[in-house]
Amino acid sequence: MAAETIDGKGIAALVRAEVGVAAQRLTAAGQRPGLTVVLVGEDPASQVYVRNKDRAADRAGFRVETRKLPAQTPQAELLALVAELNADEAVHGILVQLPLPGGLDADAVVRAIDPAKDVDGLHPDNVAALWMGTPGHRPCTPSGCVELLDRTGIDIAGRNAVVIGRSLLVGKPLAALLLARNATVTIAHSRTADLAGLARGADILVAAVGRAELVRGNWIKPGAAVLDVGINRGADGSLVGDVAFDEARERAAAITPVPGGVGPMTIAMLLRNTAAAAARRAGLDAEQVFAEARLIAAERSASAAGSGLAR
Ligand SMILES: Nc1nc(=O)c2c([nH]1)NC[C@@H]1CN(c3ccc(C(=O)N[C@@H](CCC(=O)O)C(=O)O)cc3)C=[N+]21
Repeated sequence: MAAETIDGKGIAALVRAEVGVAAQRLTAAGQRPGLTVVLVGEDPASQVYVRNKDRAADRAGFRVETRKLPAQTPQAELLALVAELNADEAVHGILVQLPLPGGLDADAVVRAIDPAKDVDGLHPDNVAALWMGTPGHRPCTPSGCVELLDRTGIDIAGRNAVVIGRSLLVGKPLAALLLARNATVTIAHSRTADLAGLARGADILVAAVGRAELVRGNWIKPGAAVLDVGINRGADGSLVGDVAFDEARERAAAITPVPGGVGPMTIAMLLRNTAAAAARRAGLDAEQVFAEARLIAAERSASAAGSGLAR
């Protein structure tokens, strides 16, 4: 039996609709969520991605701006921009698109961001909060992965999770999130011995290495959930994940496609982190704001379906 394809695009749209409801409430409370994206240089892939973020934030009712700087921007100038955004009351979230062009110190830039505005969850204070289990911004792609599992009804507690990839942006924080949800977590990487054998023990298998179709069908434990974080561009311009999808879906119970899987969730969770920052500024409990927004969004979509609007 072929796996269920996890509809990341659809689930991301749901999350964005909920965040949109929260944004209305926050705007009424005087804290319209504001997101500033900083894009240094001309990387074409980054430009597409930044445009998608802009549009999603705009549709959710956020104030959003992209600050574009030339690739030759000096470090001091970038740090000065971050300081300006830290001080700007209208800005709740700051995202500096990575990687930065050569010559710029990304680590120093991320450290300069006010942790409360670090909606990427990459500031050392937020990394520490993640591993300590205290409040803070969680990185967007990993929290999007957990959200996909939750909204697909896939249990995490007590299950074996194997995360292939150990980046600061995805692999390590995702391992921490799955551990916090009581999975038994293994982080695998390029030096792991018998990667295929290890993967075959995974109830939840995550591929986040950026190598097209590294994970083959016979690496999949029958009935496993497979999350494909890879976005690799083929020679013909098409997108390919880190998982050989057609093979894997013959054994998995559920699997994310590329595109339309984890990618759209990254943007949805970025909006959610930004709205959470705005909620905190308004003196509100972000989790409560989202819980209420979720109910309202569900009512709205039910009544839209009832009146035929959804069709
Ligand atoms: N500070 C920082 N934070 C990031 O989160 C960050 C970053 N820098 N630099 C680049 C990577 C990449 N990334 C993606 C997010 C969404 C899609 C996405 O929406 N993908 C869609 C469409 C893909 C397409 O058509 O190109 C999909 O998979 O279906 C892709 C890639 C966030 N990143």
